[in-house]
Amino acid sequence: MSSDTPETIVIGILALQGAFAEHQTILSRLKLPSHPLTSLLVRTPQDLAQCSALIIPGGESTTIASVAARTGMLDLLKEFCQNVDKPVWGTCAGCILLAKEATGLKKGGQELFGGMGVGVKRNGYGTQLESFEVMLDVPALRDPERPFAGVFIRAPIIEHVNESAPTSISIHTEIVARVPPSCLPAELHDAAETSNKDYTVVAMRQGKKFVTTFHPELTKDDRLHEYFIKRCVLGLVAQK
Ligand SMILES: NC(=O)CC[C@H](N)C(=O)O
Repeated sequence: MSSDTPETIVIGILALQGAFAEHQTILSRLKLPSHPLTSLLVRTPQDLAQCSALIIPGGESTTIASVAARTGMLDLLKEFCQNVDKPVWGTCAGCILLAKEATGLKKGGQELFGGMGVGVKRNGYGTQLESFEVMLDVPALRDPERPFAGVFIRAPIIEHVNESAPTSISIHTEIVARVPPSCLPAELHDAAETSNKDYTVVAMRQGKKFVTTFHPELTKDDRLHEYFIKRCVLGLVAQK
C-alpha cells in the first residue's frame, strides 16, 4: 500500500444486545471521500482491539452490562471508554453506559463503562408509554431547514453535565441538541426553564465522546453518524 493511501477506519459497534444492526446499516451507507471506513460488530476482546472507535447502541443497558461482564468484556470496555483518545458514541442505553454516573438503576445497581462527564437518570421520561418523537434543532448540522427526528424510547434524562470530562485534562463540551422543556415530565418543566437547563440536553459531545439520549439509528437520517465520524473520529472542526 502506498504511504499516501489513508488507512481504513474501523468503527466498532458493540453487539451484545440492542439496535446494533441498525447502526451498521447506516454506517454502510456513509461515504467519506478521503477516509475509507468499515464497521465491525464487537463481541469479543479481539474485535475491540481492532477498532479505532466504538458505538454503543440503544437497547437495555442492564442487559448490555451483564452480558459484558459474563463475556469478559467489562473491564476492556471501561478502559476503552475512559480513554480520552478513543472516540465513543452512546445512543440511549449506550448513553447510560457511557455516563460517569446514573440514577434510577435496577435494584442492586449496574455497571457503567464511564468516560462521559454526565449524570443521567435511567428511564427519565417514564415507561414505554412515555416514548415520543420530536423534531430537534441541531445547529452543528448547519441545516436549519432540516431538523433531526429525535426518537425517544424509555430514554434517559441528562440530570447534570460536568463541564470537563472525568479526567484531569480539560475538554471542550458542546451541547449538540436540546428538547423543548414541554417534552420533559411535568415535574421537571419549571426547573428546566429556570435553574436546571441540563435536563433539556439530549445530545452532547465532550472531546471524542458523544452521547444522544435518542435513537438516530432508528431513522433514515445519516447526519449524526457523519457528525460523529467527522468531529470525534477524524477530529475535523466545524465547516462554515
Ligand atoms: N431505548 C433504550 O435504549 C432504552 C434504554 C433503557 N431504558 C435502559 O435502561 O437501558
